[in-house]
Amino acid sequence: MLRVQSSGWQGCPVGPFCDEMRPLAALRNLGRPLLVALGYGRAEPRYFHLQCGQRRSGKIMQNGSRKKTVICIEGNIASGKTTCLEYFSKTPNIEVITEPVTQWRNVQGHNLLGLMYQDSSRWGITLQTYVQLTMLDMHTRPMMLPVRMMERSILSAKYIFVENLYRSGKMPEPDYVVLTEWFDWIMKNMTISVDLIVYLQLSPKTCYERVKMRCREEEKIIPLDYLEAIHNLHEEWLIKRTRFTVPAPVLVINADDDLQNMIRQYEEHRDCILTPDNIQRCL
Ligand SMILES: Nc1ncnc2c1ncn2[C@@H]1O[C@H](COP(=O)(O)OP(=O)(O)O)[C@@H](O)[C@H]1O
Ligand SMILES: Cc1cn([C@H]2C[C@H](O)[C@@H](COP(=O)(O)O)O2)c(=O)[nH]c1=O
Repeated sequence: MLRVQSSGWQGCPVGPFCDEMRPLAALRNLGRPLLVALGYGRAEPRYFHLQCGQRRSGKIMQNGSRKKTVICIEGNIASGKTTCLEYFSKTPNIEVITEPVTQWRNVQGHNLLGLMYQDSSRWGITLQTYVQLTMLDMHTRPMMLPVRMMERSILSAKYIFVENLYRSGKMPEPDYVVLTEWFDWIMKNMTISVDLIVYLQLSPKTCYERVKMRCREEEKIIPLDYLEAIHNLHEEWLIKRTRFTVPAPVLVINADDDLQNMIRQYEEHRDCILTPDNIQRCL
């Protein structure tokens, strides 16, 4: 079963970034002479330039290059996002960016994901600060191919996971406010381009079974009610639209299906997924 939700969204600008603007590249620059890192001699520090190149305006951009498309695959933990990305990665001209879970598990020897699951009140803010940075890095990576498929986004990290920590009393208000101010600054000053959200919708119970089956060490202690809370926030964001902005049309796919049926659904809707301009026809 597949549904498309229209967002009334009108499209948003996109532009490849200068490498110096990308957050992790910027951090790497910190090791270089200060004048280089701060863009000495320019009107503004380089990191604060909004974009360095094109803006999208229709199918052909002003500089004559083809419009590029960004698709974010959203869904609960173990909903099948990586499996979906793996499937589409076989399609020519698509670049796939998986969630940087490996980085979250090893930041200079520290497993932030593991720490968060052990003590979310203490480490939730630490993980989410790093998730926000790595997600920003994903969004601002220069696009090499016409279509990019990404696992989750900076938006779901904030609207789902940060929100859940805060609402469940695990993130103190001062931490939440600071992270929110960072997030708002990024959304206002950086170009975060999303053309389509594919929402893998499924019951928290199925997620629970898949989490157990996948057996990721850090996630062994995840209870069903955590997956229910994460599910409800996805529904609030992408279906009920009661709180947060939805930046693109949403294609809802029933991900409770077995693998064979998932592939059938992906094939049935390949055109809608890979060419978001076609999404209107799927409405
Ligand atoms: N449709 C499906 N039916 C049964 N198992 C699935 C299905 N899709 C994924 N899985 C399995 O569930 C687990 C989680 O899938 P994964 O793609 O890693 O989810 P996510 O990236 O959303 O966390 C993996 O063990 C995967 O093999
Ligand atoms: C984005 C994000 C993720 N996490 C956690 C949730 C899961 O344990 C992993 C991601 O794995 P998935 O199988 O791809 O869902 O990371 C988090 O705690 N905070 C976040 O913002």
